[in-house]
Amino acid sequence: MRIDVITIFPEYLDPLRAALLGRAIDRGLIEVGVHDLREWTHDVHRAVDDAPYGGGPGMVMKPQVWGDALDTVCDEETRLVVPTPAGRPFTQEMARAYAREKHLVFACGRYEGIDQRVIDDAARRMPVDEVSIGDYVLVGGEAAVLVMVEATVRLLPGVLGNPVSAEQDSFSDGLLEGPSYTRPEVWRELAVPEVLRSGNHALIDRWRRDQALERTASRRPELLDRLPEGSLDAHDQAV
Ligand SMILES: NCc1ccc(-c2ccccc2)nc1
Repeated sequence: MRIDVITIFPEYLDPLRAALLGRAIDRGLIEVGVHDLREWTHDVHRAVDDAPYGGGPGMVMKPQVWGDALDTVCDEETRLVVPTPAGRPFTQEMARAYAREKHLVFACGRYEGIDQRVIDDAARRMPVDEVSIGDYVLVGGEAAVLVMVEATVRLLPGVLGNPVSAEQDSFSDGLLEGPSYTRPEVWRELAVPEVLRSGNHALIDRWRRDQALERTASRRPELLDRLPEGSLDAHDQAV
């Protein structure tokens, strides 16, 4: 998979080259390109924004600059992803879909966002997703790109040391993950739940699923409504 990011703050994407993601790049599991949008400006001031039609606060990113940047960076295999508070919610399911893509290009907006015609023009020749990572407004799309790239790349074969955990993590079965524990057995007078030291793996699996169901019901009840038909057996329903 190749990932390209276009931004006016390329240094903001430096964390992509650290730790797990950095190792995935070094091992050739992914290629990452970060591009300064100002490369595609033509005026002496290297302007990337202008006043909004219709008035209102803030500035809008110019279509010409973005159009030239996307013409250069995108190809026939590209899915274009534009982080925006007005986007569709980013989910684990989308991360799994993105992990199957050959080429992802992330367009990081700043100011009040990017002239809509950039997205409309791109959508004529490639799939374009306007995506939100949560109901809050950031200063730009870069932080959202770090989140989406991490959620996507960790799913690629060979990236995680222990691939099983990608299946078992939160949202893979539609539930939140329950609590985890490690040594010591008692810490600040708090003991590890007895069942986890029982060695009875049927009981442990049951306990873990009950914890996940209880946590999901109390923190994210709407996720229970989204579970595929038949996901909850009679015991689950009783939790
Ligand atoms: N859903 C999180 C998110 C994503 C992008 C932005 C954003 C803010 C300003 C300009 C361009 C994008 N804000 C929040």
